Amino acid sequence: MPLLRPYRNALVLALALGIVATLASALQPLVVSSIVDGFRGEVSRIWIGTLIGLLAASSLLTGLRQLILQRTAERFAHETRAKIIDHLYRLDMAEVEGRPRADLVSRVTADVAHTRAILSSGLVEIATSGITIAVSIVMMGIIDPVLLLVTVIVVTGLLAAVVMLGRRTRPAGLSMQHSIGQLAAELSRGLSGLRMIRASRATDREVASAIRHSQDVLGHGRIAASLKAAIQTLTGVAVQLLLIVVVGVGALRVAADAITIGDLSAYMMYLLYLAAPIGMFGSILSLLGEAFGALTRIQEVLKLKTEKDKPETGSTGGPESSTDQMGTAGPDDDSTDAIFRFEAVHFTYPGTNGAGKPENALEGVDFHIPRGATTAIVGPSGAGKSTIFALLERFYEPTSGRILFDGRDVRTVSRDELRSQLSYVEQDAPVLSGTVRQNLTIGNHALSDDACAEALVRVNLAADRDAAVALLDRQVGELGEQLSGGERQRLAVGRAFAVGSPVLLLDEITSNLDSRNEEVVQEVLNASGPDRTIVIIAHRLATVQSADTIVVVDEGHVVAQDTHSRLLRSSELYRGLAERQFLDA
Ligand SMILES: Nc1ncnc2c1ncn2[C@@H]1O[C@H](COP(=O)(O)OP(=O)(O)OP(=O)(O)O)[C@@H](O)[C@H]1O
Repeated sequence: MPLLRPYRNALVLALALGIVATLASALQPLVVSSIVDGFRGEVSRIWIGTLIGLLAASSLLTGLRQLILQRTAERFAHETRAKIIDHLYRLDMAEVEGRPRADLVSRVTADVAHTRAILSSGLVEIATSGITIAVSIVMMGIIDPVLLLVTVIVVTGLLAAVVMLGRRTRPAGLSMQHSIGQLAAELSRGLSGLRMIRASRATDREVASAIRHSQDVLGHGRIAASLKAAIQTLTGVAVQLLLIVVVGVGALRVAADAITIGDLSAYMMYLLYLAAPIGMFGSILSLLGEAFGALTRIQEVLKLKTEKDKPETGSTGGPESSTDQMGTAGPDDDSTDAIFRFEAVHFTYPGTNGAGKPENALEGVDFHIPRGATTAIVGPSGAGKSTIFALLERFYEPTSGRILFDGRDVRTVSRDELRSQLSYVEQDAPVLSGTVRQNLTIGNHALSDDACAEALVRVNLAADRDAAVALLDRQVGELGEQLSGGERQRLAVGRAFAVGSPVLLLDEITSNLDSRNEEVVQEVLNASGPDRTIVIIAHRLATVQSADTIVVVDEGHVVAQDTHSRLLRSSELYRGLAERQFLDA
């Protein structure tokens, strides 16, 4: 009901039109009865005119009601889609990760399409049908209570059977929507890894697996189809049976002079009015079953947590309470001028407890990122380096401890403000499908072609301005697959340059380290100055050596923070990394 509230005006209007149309229809049998009983070789023109008028009015109003309902259903579908889309893009990272994206997509597309039935052929239709049934029953009762009693007994028995079957359509509809969502997820998984699947000679297996999902849809579809067929057959038989019984009993009543032929004609017309909604009842119920099944899936998504962007005021460790036990933070007493400071930060990815992995991705992490300098983060694979970036961007919140930005607890800064200060260049697929220009201007649509071209030249994607402008309309393919790994990352660095945020977070690419990519990293490092802070997850010795400070991470701990030469002396782990792990060491 809350879902339908915004459409109540249209629904009430449709209902009102339905009622008037029903009344216009309900009068027609009375006119027909008068014509039949009063027939003396000639038919009165007034009665004929009245009949035509009633017929035209009821048809016109019914058409208008349908138009309003169908258009309202489309509006409902669009607004529901808009609501889910808005919700999906703002979902908490923990809710998105680990959930098949294609299933989420199918909730916006297929499920919403099914819910239209709630408005177009559902509730108002049921209400008007109810009114038609009620009016018909009253009129039939006035004409002949005995015939009505016979009718009611037959109809009640059959309706009870239809409702019992109808109850099972909602779970059947829900299972079918779920299996369609799973099929979509399976296809998206396969199609996004097509190269790997072919290279692994797994095409046949993957095709078979996707077809198995399609068979699941078939299985659930068959159950829904059987229910639909059973309901429709039952209602069809019901209507025929009803007609036979009423004609039989009616003929006896006419023979016994209890009613006239005109009465029987009118009664039969009311019976047909009654039969039409009863006949439709079955298909409306199965449509509604699917629609409410789809609605359940939509509501599941709408209940998922989103990223709230309200800064928390007065949270523990906020600016007011920042004279903490460690004595490190606070806007006024920060002697190192750290733009970011991690204080005793613990972090566990949601849902990873007891999953066989180390529980904490970060454990009691303390370090700082100096303003206007370059900080390199180094450590073995899985140490927690990317997790540090995820926390800097506030994709996740620390499980305990705090992160200070400019001396303020990040929880007291809105995500929007925080992210406006950061440019994040990820290692993998940092490019979206579309043109080069769309990728460069994603953070700032007002960016001029000149600014875009300059950024492209700076990251070595074009030799000069003209070549760069020509490149702006090039399509990069789904997730930038028409670019090489190195080109993808250079484009992402170009985006960061074009936007010009004060802090650049760069996860250095480990592959495609040709000289052009290395020059770009060097260019990034040179960009560090009093106004630009660079944090780089570094995999090459040259990058590390150019950094002002190096943070060494191991198994979720920050084990040291110092300069290259001092770390070589003081940190065994760092010495080992320098000797064995840096790509160009
Ligand atoms: N989204 C996630 N959900 C659950 N666990 C995760 C997630 N991302 C990373 N982890 C786990 O957290 C730990 C730290 O991962 P992280 O990506 O920060 O490592 P890393 O140092 O960046 O590694 P690499 O150099 O290989 O990229 C790992 O054990 C990893 O399996």
